[in-house]
Amino acid sequence: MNIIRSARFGASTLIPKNCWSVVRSISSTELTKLEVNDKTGIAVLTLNRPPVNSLNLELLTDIRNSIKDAESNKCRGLILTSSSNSVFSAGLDFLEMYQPKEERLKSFWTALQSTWMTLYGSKIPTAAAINGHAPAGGCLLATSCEYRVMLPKFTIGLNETLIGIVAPNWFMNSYLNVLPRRVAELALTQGKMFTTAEAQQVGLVDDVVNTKEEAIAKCEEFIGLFKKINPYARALTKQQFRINHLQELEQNREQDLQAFIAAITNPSTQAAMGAYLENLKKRSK
Ligand SMILES: CC/C=C\C/C=C\C/C=C\C/C=C/C(=O)SCCNC(=O)CCNC(=O)[C@H](O)C(C)(C)COP(=O)(O)OP(=O)(O)OC[C@H]1O[C@@H](n2cnc3c(N)ncnc32)[C@H](O)[C@@H]1OP(=O)(O)O
Repeated sequence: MNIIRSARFGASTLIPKNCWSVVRSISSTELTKLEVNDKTGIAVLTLNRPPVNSLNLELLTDIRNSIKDAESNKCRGLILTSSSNSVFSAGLDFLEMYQPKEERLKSFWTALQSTWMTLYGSKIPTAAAINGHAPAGGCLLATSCEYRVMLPKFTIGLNETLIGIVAPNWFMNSYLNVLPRRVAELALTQGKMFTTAEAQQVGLVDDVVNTKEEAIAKCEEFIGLFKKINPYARALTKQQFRINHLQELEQNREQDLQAFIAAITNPSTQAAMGAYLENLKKRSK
């Protein structure tokens, strides 16, 4: 019998393969669902933190655990998507950064660093089915993947300067891994949110389709490109492209954390964030 061991079902829990329907849950929490298609071996990770999948400590931890689960279950690829019809992810949860408690702020940023390193450096092929808006941290998740497909009439981009904050180096590096330098610099300095059509034009997304199902199918098609490629050779090649960015953060994690804490707790950043949040709340009424 072909057995899969699921880390989050406990080390001793064995799940018999072929006794399940084609799509099988590997692990799920209140905030994430990780399912694998037994026929293709491709896993789909659905973010499920209504209303907008804002990335708090718990969601980030679950995302990282899910990526690791997909890897340890030897999935052939991983697709990120959202359970919302209109938001892929609203980025970092402002409630983690506005009037924060220092210990929680540290854990939050450390979890974000770890999640990014796990996703950006994953050995398996990764793709994002962007079925809604993807500002800031939402865009970071998408650009950390190897392929992006997006639904029409949404927006994506690193809008940090609009909030009065600065995107860290590794956010910029993920952008630069996808966009030409000139486009990235202009977009970052303006805090530009690209429409789906604009994002496709500059290469921020690779394809545009009309439904989430089509988006997942496109991601599967992308991951299918590696069917005949040696996974070890593929993973090492990907690593060589990304290792400098990963090492830069790995070697400066503490410094990055301290810079984040100093920037976020600065009274002028707090004031800018407070005003932005106020505006967001007014808009949503
Ligand atoms: C080394 C480092 C050194 C220095 C660096 C320093 C700082 C840099 C740190 C971090 C970088 C930051 C990264 C980020 O990701 S910041 C987050 C940026 N996100 C946004 O700007 C998105 C804001 N949201 C929206 O634009 C819209 O909500 C959205 C288009 C996503 C969806 O619109 P929709 O109309 O569908 O929903 P809303 O009615 O607007 O929202 C519903 C509800 O959700 C709340 N909300 C929205 N976004 C967030 C969020 N990111 N965090 C928390 N809460 C959020 C919104 O206020 C509404 O709440 P309520 O009014 O209570 O219903």
